[in-house]
Amino acid sequence: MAVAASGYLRIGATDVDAWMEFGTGVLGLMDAERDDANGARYLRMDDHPFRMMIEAADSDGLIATGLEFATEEDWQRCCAAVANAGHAVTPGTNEEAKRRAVTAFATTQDPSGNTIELYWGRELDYTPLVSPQGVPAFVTTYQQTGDLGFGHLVLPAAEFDATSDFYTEIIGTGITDVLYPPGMEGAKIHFMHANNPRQHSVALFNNPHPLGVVHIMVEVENMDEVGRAMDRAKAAGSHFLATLGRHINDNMCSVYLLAPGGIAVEFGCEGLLIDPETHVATVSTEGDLWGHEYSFPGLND
Ligand SMILES: Cc1ccc(O)c(O)c1CC[C@@H]1C(=O)CC[C@]2(C)C(=O)CC[C@@H]12
Ligand SMILES: [Fe+2]
Repeated sequence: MAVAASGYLRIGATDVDAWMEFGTGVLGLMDAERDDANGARYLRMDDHPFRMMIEAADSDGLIATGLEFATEEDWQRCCAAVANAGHAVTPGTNEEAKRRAVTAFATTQDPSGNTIELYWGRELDYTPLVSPQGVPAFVTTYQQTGDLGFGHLVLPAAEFDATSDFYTEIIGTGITDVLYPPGMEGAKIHFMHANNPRQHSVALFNNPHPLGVVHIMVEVENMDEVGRAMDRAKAAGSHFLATLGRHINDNMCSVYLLAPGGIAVEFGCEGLLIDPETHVATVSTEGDLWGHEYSFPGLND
């Protein structure tokens, strides 16, 4: 019944080529080389045909998040529950489903206006993943077979309580932990897990964001791969939004970069796995064990 994973991202870019250059050259993602009638480009991380779809747009930002369901029945039940709660649910056409390499999907918006695409039945890509930067693998599975999703994302949620209820009561996420970030009066983050062991797949931050997403996160297998990405980012002139650091709740050792257009990308390793069936929610008053010193472009540099 509960959502299985955060499956894919649709990213709008004013400069698609620059985003692809960042995705392949800095993050080390594979150009999926999928044809698209609208000229979108696709990035692969694993056996999913793509995890990010980069679409030409008039403004930069997140267009939609694809949330994956384990079975057609789970998917149908969730779509019905979203509609019953009074939210508009728009079924995707066959052509639109093909573009996403899913069997079926439906689009809706959470109470803060974030667009989500509920889907099931992904067609996998059997050709080996070959990272253009020699990244051996991205962490998207556990015990060889289980899907952990692409990584995680933090969505802006100005309508915080209604949005949190929407995900926990209708979409089927569970709250892993609640954070009151120190030094940020009134700020609150709900870290939520899907029905897989990733500590959080979706988080909600109680502030609006002009790009429709606070950050996205991709995970690699070890610290050397984070370090190699940092070297590539430095060489490419990427902005480092935060220095290297380790989060307390999910143990992620990561750095934050700004992609062309401004979306923050967390690149990390050693993320904690939990048991989604038995996890007991906790409250955190600190975000970082060490590091993660922020530097917003134009403010402190
Ligand atoms: C605190 C934390 C734990 C695990 C994570 O994967 C993670 O990204 C974070 C940081 C979340 C959060 C953010 O994304 C935007 C800027 C925020 C609000 C801060 O300024 C402190 C916490 C930060
Ligand atoms: Fe994060």
